[in-house]
Amino acid sequence: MATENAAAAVIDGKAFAQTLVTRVGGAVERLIASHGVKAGLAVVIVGEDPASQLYVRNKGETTLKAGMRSDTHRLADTTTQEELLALIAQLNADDGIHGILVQLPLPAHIDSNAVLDAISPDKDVDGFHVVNAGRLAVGQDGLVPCTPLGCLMLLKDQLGDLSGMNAVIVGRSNIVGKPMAQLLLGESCTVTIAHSRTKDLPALCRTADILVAAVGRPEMIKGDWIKEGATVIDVGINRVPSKDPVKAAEGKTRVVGDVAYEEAAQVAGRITPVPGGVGPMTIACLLANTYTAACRSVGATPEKLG
Ligand SMILES: NC(=O)C1=CN([C@@H]2O[C@H](COP(=O)(O)OP(=O)(O)OC[C@H]3O[C@@H](n4cnc5c(N)ncnc54)[C@H](OP(=O)(O)O)[C@@H]3O)[C@@H](O)[C@H]2O)C=CC1
Ligand SMILES: Nc1nc(=O)c2c([nH]1)NC[C@@H]1CN(c3ccc(C(=O)N[C@@H](CCC(=O)O)C(=O)O)cc3)C=[N+]21
Ligand SMILES: [Mg+2]
Repeated sequence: MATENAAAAVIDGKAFAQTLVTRVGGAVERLIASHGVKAGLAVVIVGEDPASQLYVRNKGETTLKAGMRSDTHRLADTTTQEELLALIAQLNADDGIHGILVQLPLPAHIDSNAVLDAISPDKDVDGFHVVNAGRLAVGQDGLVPCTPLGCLMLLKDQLGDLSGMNAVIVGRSNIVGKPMAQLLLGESCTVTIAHSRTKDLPALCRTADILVAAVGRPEMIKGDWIKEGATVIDVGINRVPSKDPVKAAEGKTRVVGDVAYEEAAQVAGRITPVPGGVGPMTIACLLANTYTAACRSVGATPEKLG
């Protein structure tokens, strides 16, 4: 019975991310000393979505903490695609900027793929450009999407060698599910990608030694979908009404993952919490990618950070 098992070990992504940010900061300082180059990140946000504004603020603060240059471009939600493409062209040509991130989602009148593919692949620190997706797929050095990269760092730190493990990823987006699958395949896991058409998802999830949830549905994955002792990585960031009905009525929200944490923690061996799990790793990996891009721009070999 699940209740007889010890609770899962909590994977502290926030602490791991803080350590990584500190390490990036040291490497950034050494790159300034050796090459006179200060790594710089430009974040572009179109529109006023409050959650996006919060992430952008967090990114900016953490970037400065790592001793990097941080520029934020806030554009009105009426910005045209041509105006956005003109800004990207300007950032592509700016020698002081090594990483460009265009916050998603973009307003509906803008073609996201056209915008992402206008970013120079060498400055594409999100790893969303088709060239970087291709490099990851064929095993060439490029820039790897931050969220899956952060998940992989946590998994290797927790489990060491991943080879031969059964990994199930729930979600097939270009920004999380697919690149996560590529990375785990690269670690010689046996990888299965599930999605909304998957049959008997609970039974499939129960085959997983490593279960990555990237669905965008609050607490969808239940405790009895998880194999005893499995490692669970919860990527989901979902805003739901506060538990306190009075606060909920005032519009107060809380953040939950895609996994029903309390019940899952009774069965899993290890599990990431939300908040404090994958989210902070995404930001730390964004800075690591910006550092890597800055090194490559001057032909320096990046220090190993992960
Ligand atoms: N922590 C972090 O740093 C980040 C967190 N996120 C969070 O991760 C989550 C996923 O993000 P993202 O990949 O962009 O999401 P998308 O909406 O792009 O993709 C969701 C995926 O989940 C699948 N899915 C939806 N419903 C079900 C279901 N009932 N059963 C099985 N599969 C289902 C979809 O299947 P189909 O393809 O068939 O529609 C799709 O492949 C979100 O909560 C997001 O907020 C995202 C990025 C960064
Ligand atoms: N071009 C682009 N790149 C992205 O990487 C990108 C994006 N667009 N659009 C939105 C999503 C979401 N995302 C998060 C980053 C950090 C946290 C994070 O730090 N979360 C904290 C706090 C959560 C909270 O309290 O809201 C945590 O989980 O502990 C969450 C989510 C990046 N995204
Ligand atoms: Mg999406």
